[in-house]
Amino acid sequence: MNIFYDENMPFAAEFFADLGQLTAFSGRSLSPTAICDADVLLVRSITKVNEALLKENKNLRFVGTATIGVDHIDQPYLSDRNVNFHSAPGCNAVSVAEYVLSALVVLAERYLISLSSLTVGIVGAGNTGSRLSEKLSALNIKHVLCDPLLADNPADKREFVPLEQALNCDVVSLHVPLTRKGKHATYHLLNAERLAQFNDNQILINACRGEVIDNAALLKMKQQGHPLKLVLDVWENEPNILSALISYCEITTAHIAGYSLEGKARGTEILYRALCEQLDILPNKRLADFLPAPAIGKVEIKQAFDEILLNQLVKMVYDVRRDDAIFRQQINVQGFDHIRKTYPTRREFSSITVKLNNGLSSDAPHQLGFNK
Ligand SMILES: NC(=O)c1ccc[n+]([C@@H]2O[C@H](COP(=O)([O-])OP(=O)(O)OC[C@H]3O[C@@H](n4cnc5c(N)ncnc54)[C@H](O)[C@@H]3O)[C@@H](O)[C@H]2O)c1
Ligand SMILES: O=C(O)[C@H](O)[C@H](O)COP(=O)(O)O
Repeated sequence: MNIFYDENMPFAAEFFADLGQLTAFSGRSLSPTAICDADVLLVRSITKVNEALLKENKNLRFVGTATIGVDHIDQPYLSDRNVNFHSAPGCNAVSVAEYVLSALVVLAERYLISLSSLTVGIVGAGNTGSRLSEKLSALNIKHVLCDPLLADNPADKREFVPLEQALNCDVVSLHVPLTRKGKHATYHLLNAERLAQFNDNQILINACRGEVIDNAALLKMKQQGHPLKLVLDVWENEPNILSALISYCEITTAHIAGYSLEGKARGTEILYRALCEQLDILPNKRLADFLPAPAIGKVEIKQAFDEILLNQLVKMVYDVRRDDAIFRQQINVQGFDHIRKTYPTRREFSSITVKLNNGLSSDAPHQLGFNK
């Protein structure tokens, strides 16, 4: 069995070696002839999987994307060809939530804002939005959820607000898939008209898909002097982004919100399990067998919690300013894809054990995701 996989899938060789002949490829430049004899194709979001890519291939049985987003996959085409398709729902949702939290901590310190004074509007309450909601709850940060599709689902008991209410919050964080059709299509969900409603003190965070915000309209608004604070991880038309926007961003990164080692590697593991199931093989490998020990393994807390201490904990694991600095320094030299390919290791809160030796029963660090 010929298994072709994106070179940016951590532990792919370790997971898949026993299942077939492995070939790694560079996701942006994959050609139809390169994969003409693939039985299994494992991609990430930069590879568009459609008729144009697969026209030379007659053998394909399985396509997997080690990502949450699926807007790069022509699923009806795969289904017409009877090729099984799997994505990796939720794989890097914790990583996205930790990115947003780190951005909030950094901005709160930069502008002397207390996080507990803010209300966050989470637009899209699936995996990434829900993980963010849990972490905000752990820090007692007020937030509302907007998700008209889940609001219509009687099984989901959470309270939802209309979009306009979420967009009015001090912080607006976007967590929707990119969709172009239907009543709740998200392409340019934030168009010029909605952007114009933002007030001077708001923070807008986009760590879902660039096309959810009309980037040209956003640039125009910033060029006209709107003080909206921007955190942009994703861009329209990656990797050829609207670079004039960069200088208007408080925090800006190269689509790496989901790039914790655990988040990326969970995507590989989910596809490994899905392929094993298709092949009727019992999976015998687990991600825990491959993850290295983190640089910092254990922390002991010896004083009562306050916002400063919790913010320190967040930044100790992941300070988004590192990725912002790399982006600003390298975007015009090495380019968008290079920054992503050479992403330095980042671990999730769960890689660190936090021991409480402060006489308090408060469990905030563990609710935030740190290991007990
Ligand atoms: N920046 C990154 O590194 C990164 C990482 C992971 C995911 N993503 C992107 O984030 C998206 C969301 O991820 P997820 O795991 O939360 O997906 P998910 O499918 O679990 O949840 C998405 C939610 O958005 C809701 N939704 C759809 N249209 C909406 C609309 N118009 N208004 C409000 N809500 C709407 C859906 O009902 C769903 O509950 C992914 O599709 C992917 O494109 C980006
Ligand atoms: O949809 C996702 O899971 C994320 O956007 C993911 O982090 C994208 O990473 P890529 O596949 O482009 O490496």
